[in-house]
Amino acid sequence: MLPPKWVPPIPSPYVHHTLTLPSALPNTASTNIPALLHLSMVPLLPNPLPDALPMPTDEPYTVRKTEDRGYAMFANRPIPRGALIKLEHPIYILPALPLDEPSSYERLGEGIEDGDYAEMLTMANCRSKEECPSIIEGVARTNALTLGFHFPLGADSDHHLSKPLARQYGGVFLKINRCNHACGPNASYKWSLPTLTARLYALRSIAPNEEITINYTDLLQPRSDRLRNLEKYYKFACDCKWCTFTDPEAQEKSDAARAFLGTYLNTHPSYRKWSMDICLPDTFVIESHLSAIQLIEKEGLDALLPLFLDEILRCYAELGDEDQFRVYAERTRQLVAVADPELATELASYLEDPIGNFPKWGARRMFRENQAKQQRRAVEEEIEDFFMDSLFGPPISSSNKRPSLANSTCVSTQG
Ligand SMILES: C[S@@+](CC[C@H](N)C(=O)[O-])C[C@H]1O[C@@H](n2cnc3c(N)ncnc32)[C@H](O)[C@@H]1O
Repeated sequence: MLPPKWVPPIPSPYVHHTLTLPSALPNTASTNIPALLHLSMVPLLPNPLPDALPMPTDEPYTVRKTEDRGYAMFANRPIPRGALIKLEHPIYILPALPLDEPSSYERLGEGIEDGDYAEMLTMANCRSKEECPSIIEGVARTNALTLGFHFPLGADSDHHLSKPLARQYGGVFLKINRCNHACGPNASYKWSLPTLTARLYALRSIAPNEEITINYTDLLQPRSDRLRNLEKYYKFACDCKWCTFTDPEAQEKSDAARAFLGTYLNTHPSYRKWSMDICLPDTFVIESHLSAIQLIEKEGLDALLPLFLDEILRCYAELGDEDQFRVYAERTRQLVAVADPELATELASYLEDPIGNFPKWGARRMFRENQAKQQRRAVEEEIEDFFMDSLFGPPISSSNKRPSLANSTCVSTQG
């Protein structure tokens, strides 16, 4: 009998790394972040690695245990919209794709520093032992925030990277992951690869003792779909105010508003088009966005605001309306300070000197003023023609130019 065919084991495409971030302060330890990465990602990592964050002091939040939703994060003072709430390194990084070898998760766990490991054990883990035998995987599948890595174009030829989810990685964060979910969250986060940090920031003003929440699912889905996904992936029934309307009509309206905003995101009139199309009314984009903003605010979907506020401020700039421009530019600048610092800097320069720094400042207003001048001139010319016709009769031929009204006195006196 032939011996059974020997199949060589497929080697894991992932490699264990320890990202050691040096301390910026003398006599303090460096920070180690264990990571399981595909080889193609190594060139994407910052080189040299950034400094470790210093120990945080006087933070605007407190994490405490609740009766019905495990630990949660609460504001311990007023937090203004757009403000940074927490800046944090992940305690481990791992691929979204499940690993063939469960021992890889354990090895990842071994790299976590002792104090962090103990705190990690208190984090929510909504996966059963059957689903995720490793606690490291269970905690990650309950908590991990998606970390964006931009793979180079050539990476497409890599067989592994062509698999669905192969480009997605997650990071587990001891504090930011204490944020529970709401369907109209008051906070969001932004991952920064160069600093290997996530920044949690306020989407709107947060009052002292208010819970700080983020979003775990697509908020433009109707309530029933949101509830289904949250139950399936995070094992809880959302009881936020957008999921618990007592009036069924209010629930329908909320679902309809979210569906409308989903469509509006892809079809809304845009500042760019408006800026090129002088036939569109001057307030076309502004009025349309202002009605969408009312819905956004009602549904607590503040993460959508900067896109529309930014277009409104640009419209006001082209209309040369400095007061309104300042209102919208300042609001947008605050909102994007953490999420989009480049835009915040651009807006700060416009706010410093709108007329000098905004490239098309007042362009539409000037066009309208010229247009009005030309129209007035045309009307004047028409009146002039009418007046001249009544004095001299219509011109006989095109070459026979009628004297203009400007020298009509002269003509009449000669006559
Ligand atoms: C990322 S963790 C959030 C922090 C968690 N509460 C803890 O104790 O560490 C996600 C888990 O928190 C709980 N959770 C999050 N949002 C919730 C909500 N709105 N209502 C009830 N439980 C929630 C669920 O158990 C979920 O699986």
